[in-house]
Amino acid sequence: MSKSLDTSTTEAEQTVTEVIDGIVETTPDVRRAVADHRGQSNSVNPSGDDQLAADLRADELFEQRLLGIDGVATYASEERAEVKATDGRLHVAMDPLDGSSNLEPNSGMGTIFGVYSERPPTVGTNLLAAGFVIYGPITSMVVARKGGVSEYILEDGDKRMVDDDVTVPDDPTVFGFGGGIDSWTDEFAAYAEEIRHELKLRYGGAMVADINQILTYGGVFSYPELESRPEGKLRLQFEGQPMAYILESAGGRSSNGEQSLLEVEPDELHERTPLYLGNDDLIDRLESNID
Ligand SMILES: O=P(O)(O)OC[C@H]1O[C@](O)(COP(=O)(O)O)[C@@H](O)[C@@H]1O
Ligand SMILES: [Mg+2]
Ligand SMILES: [Mg+2]
Repeated sequence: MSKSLDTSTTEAEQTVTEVIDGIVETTPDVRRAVADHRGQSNSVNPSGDDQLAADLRADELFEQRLLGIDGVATYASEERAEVKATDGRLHVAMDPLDGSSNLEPNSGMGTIFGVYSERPPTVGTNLLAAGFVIYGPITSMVVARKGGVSEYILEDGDKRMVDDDVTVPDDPTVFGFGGGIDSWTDEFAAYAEEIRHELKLRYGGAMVADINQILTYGGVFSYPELESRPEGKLRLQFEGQPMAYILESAGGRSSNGEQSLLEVEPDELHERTPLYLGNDDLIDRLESNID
């Protein structure tokens, strides 16, 4: 490797570290914002979903913190139409508050992020790191980077490693499928019927928490294509790709029904995708079932 390439790789790694630390430092403010902004904002995001005041505040907090990092060139999020740009080399894409419909019943919610070498919309193979935060009984964070996955406990804006080798367990036990049985295609319904006899249901309405169930117990999470909505619900750039990067780094698989979510070329920043994540064999079976 040439010296200049070596230097730029080191700089990129330094920026990734600063982004992760910046997110960690912002989480106490996001937790406060969630408590203080439980109402609707009377606006919709670029995907057409109603925005809570907390969605907007979390987005603003992360944008301010992360665009302040020298190496960060752009900030994109589920809650804003355009990519916001400044000087720098790397690109951050976020779902600032995932599972925000869980705010009213005070259930699990989180934050999802990806750090890319190219400006979004871009393919997931350009991810350098990805992770999520869960604002649960404790605040925890999972980060995938350099081929490995680690879990941290966050307290007062600091992180403490609790597991430096998170892997999807070989013997899966749980599943969670969104969308509702009556909206599923016949092919997906047939797959779900098999799975429900093999695994137990864990579906909480926040992807962060449902994916963490898969990392903890093994299994399969899906928000599938629906009869009325073949594109599914979840966003490729902000939810699908980062979670695919995490699951694949932890030894599992991701799919849009045909190929890894990391290989899907987005046409637009806010495009949606059917999404299937979990143990290899469960995703292999899904792909052959819905073929
Ligand atoms: O309410 P539904 O249809 O089960 O949808 C739940 C899914 O929608 C989401 O809440 C969408 O994310 P946002 O809250 O970021 O819009 C996912 O976290 C979750 O998996
Ligand atoms: Mg989300
Ligand atoms: Mg969101």
